Amino acid sequence: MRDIVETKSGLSMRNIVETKIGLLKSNIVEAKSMNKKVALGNDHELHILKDVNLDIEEGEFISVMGPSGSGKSTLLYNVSGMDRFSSGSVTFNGSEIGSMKEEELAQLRLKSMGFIFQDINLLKNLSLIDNVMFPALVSKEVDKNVVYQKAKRLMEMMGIEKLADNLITQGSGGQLQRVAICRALINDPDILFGDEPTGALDSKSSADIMAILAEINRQGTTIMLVTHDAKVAAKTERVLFMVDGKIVTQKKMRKYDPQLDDIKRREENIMKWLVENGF
Ligand SMILES: Nc1ncnc2c1ncn2[C@@H]1O[C@H](COP(=O)(O)OP(=O)(O)OP(=O)(O)O)[C@@H](O)[C@H]1O
Repeated sequence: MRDIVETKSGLSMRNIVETKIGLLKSNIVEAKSMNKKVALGNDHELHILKDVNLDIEEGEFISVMGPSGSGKSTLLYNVSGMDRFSSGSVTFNGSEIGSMKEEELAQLRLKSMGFIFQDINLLKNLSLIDNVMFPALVSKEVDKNVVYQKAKRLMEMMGIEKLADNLITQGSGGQLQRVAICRALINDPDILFGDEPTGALDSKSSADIMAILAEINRQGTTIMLVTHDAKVAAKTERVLFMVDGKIVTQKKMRKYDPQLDDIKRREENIMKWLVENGF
């Protein structure tokens, strides 16, 4: 059902009422007819995303799967304002990001979004805790000591507090990805975007990182991940399947609960579904 009354923030009265009474949550991201084309020279262009529609509900944990080159990363970069889509609309918490100037978009990404990547991208001249603090210190109004205490708390939560003063050369891949998660959470984002965040990790570290992400999601942060790994997707609650620039189908599951759910079974179900969809 479409919303009827729009408020200044872009949230409808219907959405607000439903959020308050806990029946329905509002959408944090709404992409409508989004296209991404890139010029290849010689008057050729590549049409990467084709009329994509996607709503991401507040608190959801979504994964994106599909063959290599199907547009998964491009989708993530375009709904998160890391890249500019060519046509269509993407709103973030009700605000259209397509019409935002670079500076406004940069502030939105900094304050409301967290990012984690396969290439962990920590700054090599800073200690690990300084890396975690960095996105908060970009804003000059913050109290450095408050940020330091918060970074320490986050590192404690991830079990890496002892590494706070280390450099990146003194941490394993799994430990450094935990640092990157702390960095992504330092500004209390509404949503965490991950492009293959476990792609370079061994299976034990990957499972640990996914347990951390599932817990962060249970505590309320919306998460969207691109992954090739059904084990990773098994910990999410909605899997989008992309082919040739389109979301062709999706699988909804209940939110993963380590006490109740058999992760092996969820993974097998996803594998079966992928095979049914020709993957
Ligand atoms: N800026 C660009 N210029 C030219 N081609 C691009 C650009 N960005 C993406 N592509 C192409 O668009 C297609 C989709 O890329 P994308 O990285 O989104 O796919 P993917 O599904 O994430 O792939 P993978 O699983 O291999 O990471 C690929 O063919 C890629 O080479």
